[in-house]
Parts: sequence; C-alpha cells; structure tokens
Amino acid sequence: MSGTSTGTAAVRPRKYLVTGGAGYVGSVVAAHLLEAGHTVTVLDDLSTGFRAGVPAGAEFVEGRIQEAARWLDPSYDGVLHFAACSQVGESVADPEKYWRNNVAGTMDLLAAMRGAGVRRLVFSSTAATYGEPAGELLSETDPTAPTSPYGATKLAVDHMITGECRAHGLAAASLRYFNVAGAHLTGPPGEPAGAPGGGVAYGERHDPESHLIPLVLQVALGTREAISVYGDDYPTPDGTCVRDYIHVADLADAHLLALDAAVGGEHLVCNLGNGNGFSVREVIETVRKVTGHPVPEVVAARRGGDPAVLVASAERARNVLGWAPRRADLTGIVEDAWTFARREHAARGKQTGEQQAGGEQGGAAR
Ligand SMILES: NC(=O)c1ccc[n+]([C@@H]2O[C@H](COP(=O)([O-])OP(=O)(O)OC[C@H]3O[C@@H](n4cnc5c(N)ncnc54)[C@H](O)[C@@H]3O)[C@@H](O)[C@H]2O)c1
Ligand SMILES: O=c1ccn([C@@H]2O[C@H](COP(=O)(O)OP(=O)(O)O[C@H]3O[C@H](CO)[C@H](O)[C@H](O)[C@H]3O)[C@@H](O)[C@H]2O)c(=O)[nH]1
Repeated sequence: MSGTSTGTAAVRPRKYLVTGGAGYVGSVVAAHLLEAGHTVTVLDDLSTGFRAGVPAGAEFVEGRIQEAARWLDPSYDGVLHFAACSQVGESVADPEKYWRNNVAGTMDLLAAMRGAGVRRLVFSSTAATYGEPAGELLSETDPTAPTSPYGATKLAVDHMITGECRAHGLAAASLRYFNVAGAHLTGPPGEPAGAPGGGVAYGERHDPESHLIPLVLQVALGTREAISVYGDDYPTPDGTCVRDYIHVADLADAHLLALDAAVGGEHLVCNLGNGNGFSVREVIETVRKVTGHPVPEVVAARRGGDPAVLVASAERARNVLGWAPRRADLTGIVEDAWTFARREHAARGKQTGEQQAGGEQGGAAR
C-alpha cells in the first residue's frame, strides 16, 4: 500500500493550481500535495478525467487550460501541469488535436501564469520525447527524436518552457515519466474512493484504457477475455517490448521535490523511472502471480510507434532532486494497481445495482 505520503515536509503551506487533477497522475499528485498541507485547486475539463478522481479537500474548477487566465491570480505559488491528450495511437490518427491541446493550450497557460505573476511550474513530460534509444539507459542528454505526434508535442512544450525560463525568469521542471502504474491508497480494500471509513483510492481510470497493466488487470477481473501482446518479435530477451514501470506515488514524491528545487530562470529536465526494464510477458506473469488468475494472452501485431526498449537513467533526479523511489518492486506496483482496480470494479457494480434497482440507465458519470 502507498498510504504514506512523501517524506518531503513542507517548509510552509503553499497554494497550487493542478491542471488535469481529475486524471490519473494529477489526482495522485494533488492528494500528495494536500497531505503535505498545501492548498490545491484542480483545473480540469473532464475530457478524459473524472470528477470522482478529484481528491477531497481540493477546490475543483471545471474548465480548460486555454482559459486559465480566468482563474489564475497572484495568490498561487505555482502550477503543476498534467492536462494533456496523452494517447500515442490517437496522436498518430489525429495530430492536430494534440498540437492544439498540448502545445497551444500550454502556450495559453504560460501566458496566464505570466499575467498573474505565477512563476513556478512543474510539467508532465514523457519518455516518448526520446524515440528509439541508442544505448541501454536513456538519459536527459540523449537525442530527442519522438516517434509519435504525442511525443513531439511534449518535446515542443519542453522547448517552450525553456524559452519562458530564459526570457521571463520562470522556475520550471519538466519531469519525463517512463511507464506510470500503481495507485495511491489508504483504508481497507473493497470500498470505493471517498466512502465513509473506506479511505481513499486514486488510481488509473482511462476510458478507453490503453496501458498494459490496467488492461491485464481487466482480464483478471473478468471484464476482458485475454490480453493482446503487441508483437513478440522485438530484439529483446523474450521478444516482447521492455519498459520501466514507476509507481505513481514515487512519481508524486518527485513533483513535490521539483517544486522546491526549481530555480528562477532555469529549466530542469529530469527522467523519472526505476532503471529496471520488464518485458510485456514479465508484466503479464507478475499479474498472474498477484491475482491468481491464469490471464490468457494472444500474440497480436506490433503497435505503431512502440520502441523495443525504454528504460530510464534517473541519476539526475536522484542527484538534483534528492529523489529515491521507494516502491520500485514490480510486484508491489501491480498489487496496488490490483487493489485499486478491484475497488473500482466493486464500486461500479454497486452503482449499477443501485441504478437497476432504481430503474435508471447504467453508465459511468464523468
Ligand atoms: N500515464 C502515463 O504513463 C504517463 C507517462 C508519461 C507522461 N504522462 C503525462 O502525464 C500527464 C497525466 O497523464 P494521465 O495518465 O494522468 O492522463 P489523464 O488522461 O488521466 O489525465 C489528463 C487530465 O487532463 C485533463 N485535460 C486534458 N486536456 C485539458 C484541457 N485542455 N484543459 C483542462 N483539462 C484538460 C483531462 O480531463 C484529464 O483529467 C499527461 O500530461 C501525460 O501526457 C503520463
Ligand atoms: O494491450 C496491450 C497494451 C500494451 N502492450 C504493450 O505494453 C507496453 C507498454 O504499453 P503502454 O501502452 O502501457 O505504455 P507505453 O510504453 O506505450 O507508453 C507510456 O509510456 C511512454 C514512455 O515510456 C509514454 O510516456 C506514454 O505517455 C505512456 O502512455 C508496450 O510495449 C505495448 O506495446 C501490449 O502488448 N498490449
């Protein structure tokens, strides 16, 4: 369980705007900020996020980053910027959506920050900015040659932020996440987030889901028949793609450290991963062990834009931020994701049952 928050005690409570805080990573980081004693406003248009994902204790504003100037004011100490379109496949099919939302949207957000005099930013960048790696571990000095429009838009925003730091003294950090997984959990299992006595659970809810671990867990839950393995002919030990899975709570720790480490006029870029690669087959095997479910798999065609191996060197995050992952074990990451998936599943079943009893139509409310 990842119920404990970061060891980074706040010097003084601060006020932060969290864009995309109704989504997976943003909701977990918002929960960590609140637990550290900060004040949080979530700005989210609920395009892929869920109102129920916004942590209790955060103010919620339903709105777009493109209109952030309406809500930002000098009382904010900084912005954590998660709001984005983030599906690699969709970005290949509809690149304009990605350039408009991720790049133009962030340009509007930066202008709003400048206008309000808010001069501290942590941005969700991604390993997808690098493309196919040349060596074993990717470091921040490696070439950036994104293989998808998604990665290209994130790289463009990184460049935009560098310019903003140099020209206008912004203090900023871009955190390049590798594969985020796991959940932030407190309280007994089996209860939905926010239920009385049930603790809280902030984890991965994407609709449609495209990430490996939640998809494999859907098979274990019985809501998906089998997991498709996208290619088993890659130049890796078992032929399937290798990724670096990082616990979302470790990621949250890094955000709080980055807020403190950012220096006016400088743009810090840091990878966040554990430095350990696991193949698609190893992930599936771990899910089998954790859930006790046989998890049938079928080999499918390669997915466009997937590099064979993506594993981080996170030396810079360790050295500059003083960050150290505390939940690097893949089994623990999958266990937390599994607890969250079961809580969500139970909550949905309860909701559907109540709706049927009340004669209402089923369906997930955003
Ligand atoms: N999940 C990962 O493995 C991963 C890896 C690398 C980088 N990232 C990045 O981290 C961030 C969060 O990812 P996530 O998995 O939590 O995604 P998510 O889809 O769960 O969250 C994104 C949130 O942003 C909101 N949003 C989108 N456009 C908006 C806009 N214009 N205005 C206001 N709100 C808007 C969505 O409604 C959603 O709640 C993204 O920027 C993503 O690119 C994620
Ligand atoms: O049903 C599935 C889903 C995924 N995979 C494979 O599992 C691996 C992981 O895929 P994910 O979709 O979970 O994650 P990605 O590695 O594609 O991408 C994630 O990590 C990237 C960086 O590593 C980017 O940050 C991106 O935003 C984020 O979604 C890939 O090899 C993919 O082909 C399958 O075999 N079957």
